[in-house]
Amino acid sequence: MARVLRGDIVADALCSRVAEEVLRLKAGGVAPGLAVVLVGDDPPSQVYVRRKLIKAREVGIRSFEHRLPAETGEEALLTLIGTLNADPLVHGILVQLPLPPHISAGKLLDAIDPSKDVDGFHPVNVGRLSIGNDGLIPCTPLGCMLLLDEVVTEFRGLKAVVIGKSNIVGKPVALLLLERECTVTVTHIHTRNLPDIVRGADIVVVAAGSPRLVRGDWVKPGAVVIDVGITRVVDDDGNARIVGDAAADEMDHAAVVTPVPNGVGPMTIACLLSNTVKAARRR
Ligand SMILES: Nc1nc(=O)c2c([nH]1)NC[C@@H]1CN(c3ccc(C(=O)N[C@@H](CCC(=O)O)C(=O)O)cc3)C=[N+]21
Repeated sequence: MARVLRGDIVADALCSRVAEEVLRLKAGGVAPGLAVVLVGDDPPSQVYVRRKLIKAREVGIRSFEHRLPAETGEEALLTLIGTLNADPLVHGILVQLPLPPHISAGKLLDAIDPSKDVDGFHPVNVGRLSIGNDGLIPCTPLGCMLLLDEVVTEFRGLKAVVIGKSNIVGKPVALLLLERECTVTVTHIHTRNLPDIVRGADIVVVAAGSPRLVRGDWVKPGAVVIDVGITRVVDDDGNARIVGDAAADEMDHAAVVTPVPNGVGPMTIACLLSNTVKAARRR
């Protein structure tokens, strides 16, 4: 049986360390603060934002919630970002994605002060990551690496295959693996012979948003599978649940797999809080 690497447990340990750091910062007169901007009423976004705020409170991070109607204009949002950039109580700014279609996410993310960009989506942080500098690193890719650190001792020379090329997960996680001197292959929906490419991998990171995309016979015995996929499905009994991108029941021969739920998702939130503390410490 593959070892099931529980992200929620690793995330709890990270949150405890973050909470200690918050206490240290507060003792030094700095109370870390996180602003969360949510535009519109996308149901999953409501769920994620609520979880982020609950966890922030648990570790002692002060949060500032800005819920705005879907029809809010770009100008108003840019003004809000400007206010948060200038607010000394705010160390981290998160604009929940996706945004309503009339708002340019690019323009908004560009407006965030890179030193407060706890999502790591600003071009300055993307650039820092690509040259291996010490910027703020996107939360989900960082969470994937912390999970890998639990089970991989030597990355150098390992073959890593990333499935998905998004700016939020695929590209940054590929850069982080490359920084560890893995041999990295980035694949996506148009990649030919995807199963054959995955069969060569020691590490598979799948962030395609396609349930059961990665089948058991794609995975080499002893490989580590990090499942970033989250898809909401309703099963035959009418119960809603979330499923990952890997066919979990076919992974017995893998060394390690991360579950969905309770895998990468909770790590994303823990890394957001860790990035907030990092941003506060640097002030
Ligand atoms: N600016 C921005 N930053 C983000 O980091 C961001 C975002 N926008 N938009 C949406 C995605 C998605 N995301 C998740 C966070 C936690 C879970 C999580 O905790 N998942 C639980 C289950 C949650 C459930 O039941 O739906 C789990 O996997 O166990 C999942 C997904 C952050 N995102």
